[in-house]
Parts: sequence; structure tokens; C-alpha cells
Amino acid sequence: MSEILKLEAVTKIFGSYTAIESVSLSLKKNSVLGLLGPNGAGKTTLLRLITQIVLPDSGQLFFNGEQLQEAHRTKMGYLPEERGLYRKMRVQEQLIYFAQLRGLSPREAKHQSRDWLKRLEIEHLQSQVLETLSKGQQQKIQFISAVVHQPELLILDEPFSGFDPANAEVIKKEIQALQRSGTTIIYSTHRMDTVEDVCTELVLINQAKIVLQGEPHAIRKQFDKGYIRLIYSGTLPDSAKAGIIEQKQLTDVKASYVLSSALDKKMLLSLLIEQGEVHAFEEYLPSMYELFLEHVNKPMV
Ligand SMILES: Nc1ncnc2c1ncn2[C@@H]1O[C@H](COP(=O)(O)OP(=O)(O)OP(=O)(O)O)[C@@H](O)[C@H]1O
Repeated sequence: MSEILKLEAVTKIFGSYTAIESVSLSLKKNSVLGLLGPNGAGKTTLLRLITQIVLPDSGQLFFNGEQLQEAHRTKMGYLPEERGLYRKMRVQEQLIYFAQLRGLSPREAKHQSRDWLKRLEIEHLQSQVLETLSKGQQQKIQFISAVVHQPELLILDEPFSGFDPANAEVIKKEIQALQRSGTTIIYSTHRMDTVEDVCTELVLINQAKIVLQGEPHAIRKQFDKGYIRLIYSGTLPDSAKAGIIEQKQLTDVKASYVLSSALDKKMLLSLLIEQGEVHAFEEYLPSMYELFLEHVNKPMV
């Protein structure tokens, strides 16, 4: 059984508003799924359906091949968007409490909490009351509370929010390490810069529906228009000028271009080499950011 999670035509309606509409997806064990989408698209609702905080109005969810049920909760870790820790409780007490709640023995709970505090280099905070910690430090504690019981499936809603770039990098590395040790990860994010490094799968949600789905490079390849990226010092030959899609001056002499696929690549390259200095001449795939904008702005049918 290589599938950890499966959704079949899942729909969630709040009053008269459909927040998730007939979403189907299947997730292989050990993958990292990035959930992208504009504000209000339905990402958090989808995560809440998987964690059973809300129940679907129709459709089915399966975990490791079984109908999703209460008992699966201890096999999942959830970092919610609205962080929920006890402000007056001490750090270590709190982590031990959450770990035990998710099925660890007191001894194992203590061991794992200590280990994680050390990994995130905040062991010196273990006896502090949560509310005396900075926002980023509290975020780290919240992250630990989601992973301390070694869940099979880890669900993270905007895991990088509240972190400075250095700590965001620390969290990114931990997510990658968890994947290497066998954890399956789903996370929602607005940070397009991290998705291709971290994710093996991407899902783009817009207006309650999935509009793009697949492996990041494959999604980009699907929308390949055959463009060329050229970084060049010199005067562009006339034949290339006609094919300019995008142009950016980098220095007085050096510029970056996106050129149309209509050009004869071999001939163009030899002309360029003859007349100037070629710094880069490569296949240009649309970025996830461009695809995001394109698909989110398109009216959905
Ligand atoms: N409990 C609820 N009751 C009523 N409407 C809700 C509820 N939860 C979510 N919604 C609505 O469902 C839609 C999707 O919300 P959701 O929080 O899933 O979006 P999101 O993609 O996570 O957005 P963001 O990126 O802004 O966090 C929104 O219009 C929201 O108002």
C-alpha cells in the first residue's frame, strides 16, 4: 500500500457557501504535497477535512486504505494556521502534554520533546512560560508540538509564517529531514520560492476546486511554450529581435531575454556566438509563480 491519503469527490459547504467542491486527490507515502491557492481558495478547509476538524458534506476520505476515522488522529500531526498553545504553560510541560495526548508514553514524550528542542536550538527555553517567548520562538514550539509524536502524516498550514528568513530555512530543512525519515507532508503556503525545493507534488486550488495538480517540473513542462532564456552581451541579431517576449537590461552591455520558439535555435546560437558573448542559452519553462497568476486570474468553468 503506497497511498497514505485519498480523497474522492469531497465537498464541504458552510451555509450556502461551497468552500471545497468535489475535490479528489491521492497522495503517495513519503511525498511532500504543497497546497497553493489565493486567500479564501479553500486550503485551510481542505486541511481541516483531512484532520477531521470539519466533516465533509459529501465524498469520502481514506487513510492508509481505510475510511478516515477518529483513530487516525494520532497518526497525524497538524500545525494549524491559528496557532493554539497554552500561553501560561511552560515549554517542556506543554510539549510533553501534547506528545502524550497523541499516544506517546511519558518517558518517550519527555525524550522526544528534549530532542526536538535541541534540534531547533531552543533547549534553553524549556522551562520558560510560553507567553514570555518571542513570536518566532513560539512558532518553533508549535512546530515541535505537531511533530513530537512522529506522525506518519504531517499537515502544516503556512509553516513559515512568523519566521525570519534564517529560521524559515531551519524549518524548511526540518521538513526535508522528516520526509527523508519517511514522513508524508502536506503543507499550504503562499511562498512560491520554497515549493519547488521542497515539494514532490503540487496542488493549486482556486475557488474551492483543484485547477492544477502534479509534480512541479511536470506542471511547468505541461505549459512549456518552447521559449528560450538568453543572457547575452552584445547587439541582438535582427532575426532574434522579432522573437523577444521579455527583455531586462542587467548591465550596460548585458541583458536577459525570453525569446519565442519560432526561432531556429541552432542558427540563432551560432549567430549570437559570432556577434557577442553568450552567458546563458537554455530552455525556459514558466515559473510556478507565473502559472499561479495565470490560473488564478482565469475565470474557472
Ligand atoms: N467555519 C466556517 N464557516 C463559514 N465559512 C467558512 C468557514 N471556514 C471557512 N469558510 C469560508 O470558506 C472559504 C475558504 O476558506 P479557507 O480558510 O479554507 O481558505 P484558505 O485558502 O485557507 O485562505 P487563506 O489563504 O486566506 O488562509 C472562505 O470564503 C471562508 O470564509
